[in-house]
Amino acid sequence: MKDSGDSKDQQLMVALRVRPISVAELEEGATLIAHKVDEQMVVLMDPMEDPDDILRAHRSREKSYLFDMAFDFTATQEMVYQATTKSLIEGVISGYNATVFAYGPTGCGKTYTMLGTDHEPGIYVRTLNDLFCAIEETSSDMEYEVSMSYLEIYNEMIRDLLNPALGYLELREDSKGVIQVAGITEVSTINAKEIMQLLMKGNRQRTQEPTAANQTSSRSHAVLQVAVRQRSRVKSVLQEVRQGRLFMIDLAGSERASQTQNRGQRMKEGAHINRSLLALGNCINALSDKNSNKYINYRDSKLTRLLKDSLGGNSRTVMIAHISPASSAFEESRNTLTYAGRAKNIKTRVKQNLLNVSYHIAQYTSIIADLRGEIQRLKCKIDEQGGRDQAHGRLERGDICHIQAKVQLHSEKGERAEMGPLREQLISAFQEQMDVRRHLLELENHAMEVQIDTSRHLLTIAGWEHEKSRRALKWREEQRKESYTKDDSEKDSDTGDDQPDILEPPEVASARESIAALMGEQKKLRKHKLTLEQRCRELRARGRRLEETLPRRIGSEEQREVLSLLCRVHELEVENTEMQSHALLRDGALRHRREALRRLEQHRSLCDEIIQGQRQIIDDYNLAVPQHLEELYEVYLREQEEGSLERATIMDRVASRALQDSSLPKISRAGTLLTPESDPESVKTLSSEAQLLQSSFLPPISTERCPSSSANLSEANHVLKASSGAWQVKSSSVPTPPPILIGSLVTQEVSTGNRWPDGLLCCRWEYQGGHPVVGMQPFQNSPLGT
Ligand SMILES: Nc1ncnc2c1ncn2[C@@H]1O[C@H](COP(=O)(O)OP(=O)(O)OP(=O)(O)O)[C@@H](O)[C@H]1O
Repeated sequence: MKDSGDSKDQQLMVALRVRPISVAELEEGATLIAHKVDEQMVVLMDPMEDPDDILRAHRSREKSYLFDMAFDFTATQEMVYQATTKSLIEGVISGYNATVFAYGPTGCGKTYTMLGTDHEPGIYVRTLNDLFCAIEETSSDMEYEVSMSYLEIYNEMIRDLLNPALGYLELREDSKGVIQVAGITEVSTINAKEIMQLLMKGNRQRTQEPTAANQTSSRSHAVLQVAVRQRSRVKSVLQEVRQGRLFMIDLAGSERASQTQNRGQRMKEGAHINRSLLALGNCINALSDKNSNKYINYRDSKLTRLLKDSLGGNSRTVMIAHISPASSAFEESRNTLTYAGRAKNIKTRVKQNLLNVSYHIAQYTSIIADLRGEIQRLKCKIDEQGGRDQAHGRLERGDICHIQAKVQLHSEKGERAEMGPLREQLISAFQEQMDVRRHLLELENHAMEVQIDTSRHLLTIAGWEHEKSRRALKWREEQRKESYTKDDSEKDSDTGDDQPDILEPPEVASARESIAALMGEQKKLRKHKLTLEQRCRELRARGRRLEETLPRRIGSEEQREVLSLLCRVHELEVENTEMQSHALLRDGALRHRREALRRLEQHRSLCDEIIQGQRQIIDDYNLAVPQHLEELYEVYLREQEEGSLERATIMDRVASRALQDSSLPKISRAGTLLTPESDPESVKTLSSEAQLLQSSFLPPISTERCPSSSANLSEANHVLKASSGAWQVKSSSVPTPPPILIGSLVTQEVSTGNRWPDGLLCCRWEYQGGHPVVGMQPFQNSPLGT
């Protein structure tokens, strides 16, 4: 069971890159039909539509497509990397999964974006470089294990690009539903240079052939996977292990076979590539259909099985779609744009790969109880020792010779020298015992996940069995009704049809398969657990034996010292465990609150959408609205404009982040706690949110109608400055999107050099200590327009 503590819905981020037009395309006489309009929008013109065609005059030759970001030929590799992928790295290190995939027709620049060239390296190299830098920066406090694998899916078969001699490999789903490639070579290194060499070597193994569209066309989907395991260097009972996976995928071209004039082998490849891409398309369609509860069939192709987590599961995912700007590529570009546009609706549920809080806490409690028992026992032993010494003392008091002998004995160097290693042995036996316990703890968590998964699958099957019997009952009922209505002769001729077979849904079949695998896993875990328990018992016995030897080997004073020391080690371990378990509890409560808040926010935006939609209908049809509703709507608008809810949410976020930072103490290597103030990341987030909070308190101060002649932004700004305050805003006329959005909208207008058409309302906001922000809104809804 992976905890959904930081789990949140995350929209698939879709970027579009339009590559430069190629010489070959220019030679063919192709023209430019794809343009980047602004940071997010791309326009595609249909080269076939005749602008003079009067019948089609109402139809636009252009279609615009909006993405999270858009790049054209001016974008450098660094710009694309920075905007799409760089932000994923921090997440991967902290235990989140992430995926970046390049999609698009052949020859449109997927490999260029992902792998790049020696001089212009792509996303692979830049990501790995930054990943290792980030690891390096925190390596004094954290231990990392990084492993990497590189594979290709060619003709629905998986090949290890780091060791092609292994032949074809199979995909397996482990007990947690994570897809693994059985037997793949995993390279463990944190040296970016080494990895790059491997990558280059691997890439040379990739199936490449010239097609009509690309001289070095990659005929396979290449998948680079980097897994990062992070754990604190400070050994403690609960040592949290975070595991993040990063997939970087260079898909094969999405062209149709006819497009590339492929024949024979190429044609067969095309079919396979398209099978994967078709399956990917189907998944994207099903996932992006907001109203559908459709079963998402990842099993249709190797690619979709491998991408299961990235598309619908636990991953932050970025899709970089590629198109050519040439008129000859119109059809492919349009398909790609539509496809990528649809992908924007996909939401993935991102979770940090940490173990569940409540279960953890229960286990800590049991460890704490055990440790306390142990401390009690040690203390009794110390007391016992003290008592024995006193008794000894009484007996020995008169025996001067004996005391002298003892002093002599104590002062002998040998005894002190013997105590050191003994003390070490005792503490290391204890540490080893704690290590094994920690392993046991992880194992039990895992076993519980397996059990929960099994129950989940069993429930799916039980649900299906129930549904089957319900259908059977209904069928029998219908049969009975039918037989009442038939006359006797018909009844005689009845053949007594059996109920038609009901086809088992794929998710039930997959649940049955998974249960079989999970049972095997459970058996393995039980065996492993027995071994660990046995080891734990042995270590405990060893510790006891060491304690027993104390009296024989060293004097009682030293013995007490060692026992007290051991006691102290146990006590510290208890304190540590308690502290972490409290922190986890608080963190758990915070997460629940955040989840509730997230749902409320979602609900609120749904309500806003409904209210605004209904208002539109009221306005459009001039419907009469009861007075009290009108008043309520005014209140609603006022709240929206004042942004009080917005502020409350931000404030809560700031407060809960501060609480969260103080609830999970980060223990540095030196053992000191890092407070939020000393944690630069928290400070950065807190201050940016505080800034946002500050800016959201200040209402817009003036709006101005644009000059009716065309004007660009700086002219408008000038006019605004000159006439600042000339128009006092009526609250309902002010556009409500957050200032940042407004700002970026303006930037878009400027970047395209568009002129403002008459009838746009231009608004300018000024914030304390901030920059003025200018925005536009259609004029007709504004009271200022009249
Ligand atoms: N943004 C870009 N800037 C400069 N050259 C580019 C760019 N994008 C692609 N190219 C060039 O276009 C050609 C085709 O690109 P690339 O091989 O990356 O396409 P692809 O989509 O991976 O094709 P395939 O699916 O056939 O493998 C290459 O010569 C590449 O260098």
